[in-house]
Formats: sequence, C-alpha cells, structure tokens
Amino acid sequence: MNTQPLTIEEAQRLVLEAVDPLPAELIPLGDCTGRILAEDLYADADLPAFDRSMMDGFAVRSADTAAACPDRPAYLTVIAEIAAGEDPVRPVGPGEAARIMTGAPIPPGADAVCRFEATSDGFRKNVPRVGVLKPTSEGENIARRGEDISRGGRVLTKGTRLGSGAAAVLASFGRAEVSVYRRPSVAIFTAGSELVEITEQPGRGQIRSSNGWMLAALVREAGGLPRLAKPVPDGIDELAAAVTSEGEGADLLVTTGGVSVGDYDLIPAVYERLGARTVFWKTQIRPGSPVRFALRGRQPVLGVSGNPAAAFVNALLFVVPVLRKMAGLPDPLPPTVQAVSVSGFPKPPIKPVRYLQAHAYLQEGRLLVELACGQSAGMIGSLAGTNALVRLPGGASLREGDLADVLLYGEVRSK
Ligand SMILES: Nc1nc2c(c(=O)[nH]1)N[C@H]1C(S)=C(S)[C@@H](COP(=O)(O)OP(=O)(O)OC[C@H]3O[C@@H](n4cnc5c(N)ncnc54)[C@H](O)[C@@H]3O)O[C@H]1N2
Ligand code: MOO
Repeated sequence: MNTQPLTIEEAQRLVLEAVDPLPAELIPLGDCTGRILAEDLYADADLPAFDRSMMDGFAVRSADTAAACPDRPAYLTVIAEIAAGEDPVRPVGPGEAARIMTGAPIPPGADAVCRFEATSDGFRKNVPRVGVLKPTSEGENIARRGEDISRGGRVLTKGTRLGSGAAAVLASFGRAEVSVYRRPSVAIFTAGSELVEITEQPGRGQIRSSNGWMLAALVREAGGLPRLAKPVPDGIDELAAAVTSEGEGADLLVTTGGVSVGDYDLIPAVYERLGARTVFWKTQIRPGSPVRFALRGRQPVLGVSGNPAAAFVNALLFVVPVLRKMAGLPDPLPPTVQAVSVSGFPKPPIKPVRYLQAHAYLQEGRLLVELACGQSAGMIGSLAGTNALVRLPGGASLREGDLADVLLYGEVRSK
C-alpha cells in the first residue's frame, strides 16, 4: 500500500488502471440514448442507396435546358410522374422530362432536377408539357448514391456515446439492436452510528444519511446502476456483513464515512475483514483527502469521506471516472475547461490542491464561474445550484478576473 498521500493524478491513474470496460450486451435501439457503443459500425450499403431528387420538380437532361431563359423557355414533354417510393424504369429521352417529387429515384437518362419554381407552369399537375426557364446544370438537385455514407466506411466508432444523431445512423442501417457496454452496478454503503434513514426524524446527535442518495444520483448521471443499502452503524461486523450480503456481484463498491482516524473510523478494518487489499489511502487534495482505494479480488472498492462535500468531490474525481471507463468511454477523466472567475479565494494555509464548489454559467458567449459561499467539507448547501468544481493548485489563491481551471459536471446555462 502507498502510505504517502498521492497526487490526484497518481491516485486517478492507479484507480483507472485497475478497471476495464465491462462486457457488451445487445439492447433495443430505442433504449440506446446515453449508452456507449461497444463496436465500430461499418456501412453495409450506400446511403442514399440510389440517386434521388432533392427537390419537387422535373427530372431533365441538362443539355436540353442549356439555352433556356424566361423569354425562350425550353419546352419538354412530360412523360411520367415519379413519387417517392417508386422505382422508375422508363428513361427520359431528349426533349423529355419526368415530374418528380423530393426523395424519388432519378429515372434513367435524366441528369438534373429542375424545381417547380424554375418552370413556367410546373406547379400545375398533369401538364403534358413544361417550360424550363433557366439552364439546369448536370447533377443539380440530385443526391448521388453513397454521397452521404459510402458502403464499407466506418460511420460510428466504438466508445461513442449514443444519442439522437447516432440513432438516425443506426436506424438507417437497420440496426434494431445495438451492442453497447453493460451499465456498471454500484453498491453504496453509508457508515456511521449517527445516521438515520431519510424517512426518519433524527434524534439529538443524529443526522439523515444524505451521502448515499447523493452518490446514487451521481452514479445514475454517470450511466451506472446504483444499489443503495440502508445506513450501517459503526461496527466492523455490521459493516462487513452488509457489504458481503449486498455488495455481491456489484461492479464497484463505494462506502462513505469512517475513512479517517477517529475511534469509530473502521473502514480500514472492514476492508481487511472483506479481504480487500488497499492500493492507497490519502491524497493531496482538499476536500476529500482521506479517500481509500482497495481491490477485493478484481472488485474495486472506493472508500470516500463521510463529509458530504468531500464525498461529492471524491465521487466526481474517482467514482465517475471508474464508471466512465467501465462503460467503455475512451476518456474516463472529466474534462477541465477554463473560465473567468467572478469570485476570489484567499491563499489557503495548506498545500493540497483545492476543489471549490462553484456555479459556471455563460454570459455573452463567455464561460464565467462563481464560487459557492460555503466551502467547508461538511457542508451540504453548497452542493445545490452548483455545476462545477474550480481546481485551485496547491497553495494558490484565486482573484476576481483570473482564469480558473474548471471541472464541469452539470448543464451550463446563461445566468
Ligand atoms: N484527527 C483527525 N481527524 C480528522 C482528519 C484527520 O486527518 N485527523 N481528517 C478530517 C477530514 S479531512 C475528513 S474529510 C474527515 C473524514 O471523515 P470520515 O470519512 O472518517 O467520516 P466520518 O467521520 O464518518 O464523518 C464525517 C462527517 O460526515 C458526516 N457524515 C458521515 N456519513 C454521512 C452520510 N451518509 N450523510 C451525511 N453526512 C454524513 C458525519 O456525521 C460527520 O459529520 O475526517 C476529518 N477528521
Ligand atoms: O479533506 Mo477533508 O476532506 O474534507 O477536509
């Protein structure tokens, strides 16, 4: 076990090194939103599959229209009407045109589509003859076979998060079922004799256990499936029994509380009882420094702080990346962007990297960030209305107007 507090980078590297993407499963296309594609998708056909009209108009031979102008229209004989869904066989010969609708296949012989607006009386149905008012160039208003996606090309890459655009592509290639990475299941345990369930009225010295609900929501947001156990009172036997019975088969175990050095901080002993080998304990971050990472066989176990804001920071920095990696995303670490800070923060007396609760928002196209009022690790209020963590390098202060490194985790809107 590493005994020295690790840098956040080293700690995240060790955690991510220990987990792999989960196996793939087939799901209905309708359920694919937010899931991660587990295969590269290659086009097994051209898209569009045939040359088709992009306009309602007339399929013509462009050469026939070369000299057309409003004063001397090129008159063409209308030989057919082609609706979308038809398969035209009759060729368009010299001096001929076929009335054609958007999406319909181009008939043989035609090489351009002249839209109704560029004809003398094209909007009228069943006209035997149409006057083309201006030259039409070869290929005009025609979508060529394969111009969108050509057969054999890669259209979606393994590791893509599926959404509306991907659904359109998958549907176009008849993928009624999609291969995606399985969603990680996460068993969550909250430890502490002061904790009561949220439906209970806390007695003196007791609190409602909020961390589990916070973690369950975060797990769900990250695409995982949370399983939240009842709060467990401090006690090695109680904690070990709860984890053994309710953590079985979970892809990740998360415990909150009991990771520090208090008389009832029993997590180290519990992990030992569970046969979990601690990989590290403590990191050079605040809040959330005493986070513990262990492996119970291949099952990863993260022991996050009991302090709510610290648990949240631990979860964003460790639980979410683990879930992203298990879910098959190629970039498990949350991206950091820069934003102009509208708040200041004094130089902290301590060295570790600080993660500050903040609200990032857009103003005239710029990303701004405002720190929450309360930054104590034990606070819950600052978790509401925030969508970002400002990352302050060890020992640095933040001044109003500074560019800050920001880790975004929620929707960014205008203020
Ligand atoms: N002597 C020292 N004491 C502490 C140190 C230290 O280095 N030396 N580290 C401090 C730091 S930093 C942190 S962070 C906390 C970590 O505490 P634990 O993870 O052991 O958590 P607990 O002691 O169990 O609880 C801390 C705090 O959070 C409340 N809590 C716990 N679980 C929940 C929950 N499910 N929902 C809401 N709130 C919860 C708990 O009641 C405590 O108030 O240790 C410092 N101490
Ligand atoms: O590092 Mo403790 O995490 O909040 O203050």
